[in-house]
Amino acid sequence: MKRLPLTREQVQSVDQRAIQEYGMLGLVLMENAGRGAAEVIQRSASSGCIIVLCGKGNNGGDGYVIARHLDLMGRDVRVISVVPTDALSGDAAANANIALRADLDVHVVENQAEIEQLVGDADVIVDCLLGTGATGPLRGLYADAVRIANRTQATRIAIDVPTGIDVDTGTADLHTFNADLTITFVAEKIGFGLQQASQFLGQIELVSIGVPRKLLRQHGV
Ligand SMILES: NC(=O)C1=CN([C@@H]2O[C@H](COP(=O)(O)OP(=O)(O)OC[C@H]3O[C@@H](n4cnc5c(N)ncnc54)[C@H](O)[C@@H]3O)[C@@H](O)[C@H]2O)[C@@H](O)CC1
Ligand SMILES: [K+]
Repeated sequence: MKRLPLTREQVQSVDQRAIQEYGMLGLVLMENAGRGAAEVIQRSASSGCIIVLCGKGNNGGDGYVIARHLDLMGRDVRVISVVPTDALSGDAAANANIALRADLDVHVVENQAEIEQLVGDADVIVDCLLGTGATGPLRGLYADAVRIANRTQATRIAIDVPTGIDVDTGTADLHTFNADLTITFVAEKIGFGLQQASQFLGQIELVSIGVPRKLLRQHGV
């Protein structure tokens, strides 16, 4: 079923209303998002070493869920965080802590050389650096991580939105994750059809985060 695209404000409103009005837990939404994305990754890139690049927000939180589920599927997974894990908060911090306690292969990087070394000859790179909360040009190691990922021969998979794309205007940052596949949650974002965005999205797959159909309908989805 084709769904109408959403703005940043609308997609944030779906998440907030699911939590505040329907009593769903943010952790459950993140689990649904991450597990659904891991299943698509397993189907689309069924072999080889997977790198998950994680940022500070909930898009990064999705990355830790994805890594846990891919590990359960028997995949070789390595997480690279461009921020110290104690800088995370809320649901993202909870999932980072689960990954750390579970001894998943998590590396916090401090410079570009460390990213280059850890990315190595990865077969698949999953972009969980920034999602709908991104603002302004990519800063610091976020830009380095995207640049390094784009130089590899790996299959590149963006989660929710390729890092560097503005979900409302569709404009692309100087460093934008060049995805072969974008796994997006709830509905496509309005910017996907505008400006330069389309050349960075690759194929698009929608994943449900389990919010009720009634709530989706109220947002025209
Ligand atoms: N309950 C929810 O809200 C859910 C959110 N989900 C995920 O959460 C994402 C949205 O999470 P957030 O709102 O935390 O946003 P992001 O994960 O996009 O992160 C925003 C944070 O990144 C940093 N940042 C912003 N712009 C930057 C830039 N240009 N350069 C460097 N750092 C920058 C800031 O610290 C900001 O707080 C969605 O895209 C989706 O992947 C899913 O887990 C489903 C449920
Ligand atoms: K992303």
